[in-house]
Amino acid sequence: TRSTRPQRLLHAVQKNATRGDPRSVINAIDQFCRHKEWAMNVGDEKGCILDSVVSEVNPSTVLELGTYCGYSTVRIARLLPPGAKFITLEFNPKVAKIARQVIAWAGLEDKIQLVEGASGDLIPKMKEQFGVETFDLVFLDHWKDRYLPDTKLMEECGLLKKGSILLADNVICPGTPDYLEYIRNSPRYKSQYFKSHLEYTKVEDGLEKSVFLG
Ligand SMILES: Cc1ncnc2c1ncn2[C@@H]1O[C@H](/C=C/CNC(=O)c2cc(-c3ccc(F)cc3)cc(O)c2O)[C@@H](O)[C@H]1O
Ligand SMILES: [Mg+2]
Repeated sequence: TRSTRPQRLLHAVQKNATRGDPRSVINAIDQFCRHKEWAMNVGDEKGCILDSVVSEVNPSTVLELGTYCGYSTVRIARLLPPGAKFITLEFNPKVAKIARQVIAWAGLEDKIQLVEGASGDLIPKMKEQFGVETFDLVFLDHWKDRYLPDTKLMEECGLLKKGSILLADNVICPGTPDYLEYIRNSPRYKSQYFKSHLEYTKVEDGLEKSVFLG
């Protein structure tokens, strides 16, 4: 039977990237998606904005919603200080298996905790099961209709503290209108839009960075 897109992406990493070199893993995925087969990674252009936010926040605790093949997971983990706690959630076991191999190829498996399951089920368990108090940075990149409910869930579970940063991918394409409306009008957040393009295309997209004000 025909391979899946995540499997083909993994093979491109194993063929073209150097083990233990996160930058080469990132480049191999970007090359593959730009020249061979598009895939829904945050990509190189928005990835640079992600990098700058991670470097600026220098987070001790990070949550990623929607691991997919682990591209943004590798981008984030390579910039984290030693001892940082990075949890990424993925509910598709087949995709999680690919992501684990991409992360291992980058040599970052010790910095990342990939947890299989739905964010709505796992977020309420963060404190008791994963020993997390609050998250300094949350990267939202999963199903677009889950951004808003999961943000409200994180608030309810006390996982955000004054200064916590939410960074959301795809707020224009595919778009997350209910999330944008909420986060831009809520007195509890200060938001900033970073205009960019949909990964590997000229279509407009962007990242929304929001600071939780407590
Ligand atoms: C509640 C829950 N819990 C746990 N894992 C969850 C989860 N919800 C989803 N996941 C996981 O995360 C990934 C899904 C990512 C969804 N991302 C997109 O749909 C996406 C789409 C485009 C796109 C743009 C223009 C087009 F024409 C076509 C596609 C671009 C993007 O950047 C995207 O992120 C996927 O691995 C899924 O299993
Ligand atoms: Mg995305």
